[in-house]
Amino acid sequence: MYIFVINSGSSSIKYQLFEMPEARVLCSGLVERIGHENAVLTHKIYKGGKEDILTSTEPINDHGKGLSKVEKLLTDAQVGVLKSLDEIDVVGHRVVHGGERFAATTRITDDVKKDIQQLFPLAPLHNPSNFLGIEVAEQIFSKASQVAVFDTAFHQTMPPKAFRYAIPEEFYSNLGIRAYGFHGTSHKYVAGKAAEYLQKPEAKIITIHLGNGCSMSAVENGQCVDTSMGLGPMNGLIMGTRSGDIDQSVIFYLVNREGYSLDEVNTILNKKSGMLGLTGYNDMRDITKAIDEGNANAQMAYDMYTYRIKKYLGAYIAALNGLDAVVFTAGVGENDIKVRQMVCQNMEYLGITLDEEKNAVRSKNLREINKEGASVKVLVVPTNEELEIARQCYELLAAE
Ligand SMILES: Nc1ncnc2c1ncn2[C@@H]1O[C@H](COP(=O)(O)OP(=O)(O)O)[C@@H](O)[C@H]1O
Ligand SMILES: CC(=O)OP(=O)(O)O
Ligand SMILES: [Mg+2]
Repeated sequence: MYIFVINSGSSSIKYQLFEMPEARVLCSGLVERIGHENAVLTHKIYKGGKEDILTSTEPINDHGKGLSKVEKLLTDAQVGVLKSLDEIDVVGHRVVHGGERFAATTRITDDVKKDIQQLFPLAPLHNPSNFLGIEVAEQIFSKASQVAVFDTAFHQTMPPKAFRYAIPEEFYSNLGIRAYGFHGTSHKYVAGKAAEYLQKPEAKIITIHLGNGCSMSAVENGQCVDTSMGLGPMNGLIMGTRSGDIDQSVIFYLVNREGYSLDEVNTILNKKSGMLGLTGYNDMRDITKAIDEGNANAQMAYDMYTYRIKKYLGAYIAALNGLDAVVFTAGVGENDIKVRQMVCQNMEYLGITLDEEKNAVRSKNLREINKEGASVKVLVVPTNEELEIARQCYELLAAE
């Protein structure tokens, strides 16, 4: 079975083509800077253990144009990996917000699409482009089943004491206002890998996903018991451009006293805050460079970023009543040696230690970086949301 996975972002499309159930990757790629004159398409083909990379820079106006370029590459006479697009059985879509309706992977129908649209206000940076990806894929891959895998689904096991807000009851029962949590596909994947590594399915694990968006989850027995994001993917940890937790009074102050509109405040907190707002950079590599050049602001932002993670670690150890492993994952978590070091500093009393040499090793594999004999394992587990999506699609179709 061929499964094509699409992660459609606001200005990018990431994709991978899998042959399931062996999970062989035939090709993968990324269309970046959609809507710009110099959009970049990077396409990788895997054949006989080797990787070929094609790149092109050209204007790509919208997601439709982006996917039609990818479609041509898939069946190209020279570099194609398929004879016809009809060979693709399933297109698996990452959809960020699934509300309370979607606790599982779901076939996309008109009804499902309507619900995804209704959730636009709750995930304005994500659901609209996920939806666009679905509409475009339905046209291009018209023979395939379209399936949605929701970021929120994994967190639907949280108990009410974790997901409810202390606001009048009717806001939950009438409007569904509660914490949903995001990056669930990643948290599920890395928690599963860690439990497998520990050979302990019931393990108590804290997963720390640090990408552009950042979130943490407390997982026990493969189930999420708490997570740091809420109604939308905006609160909790400090992120690339999002503030994370903030006192609500800040919003009222800016609107009532300083005359900002609510839309402006929304844009500030979603797109102009986090590391970008503090330092002028949202990429951790630029921030590390600035720190090395003696930029005190960048150092303070880095301290804030790691301190916030530490606070959530403490909270989740308390929530789990113990801990078997801490897992770092995604762009920053997998690559930033110093972030891991600062998070784990002075945590020995909770069993969390770091072996500096192991922490400094760069690798694309799962690795253990705690000190020998420590009671808690500290692991770096590369995430693979696309593979997890392909697996879930495969399981859904196999069960039908
Ligand atoms: N070598 C590295 N060192 C530190 N940070 C890195 C490195 N490589 C990538 N990153 C960080 O990872 C982020 C992207 O992470 P990723 O998980 O790909 O995010 P997303 O899927 O949300 O786009 C970048 O913004 C950058 O800050
Ligand atoms: C939900 C979310 O924050 O996703 P991303 O990290 O891809 O922006
Ligand atoms: Mg991501």
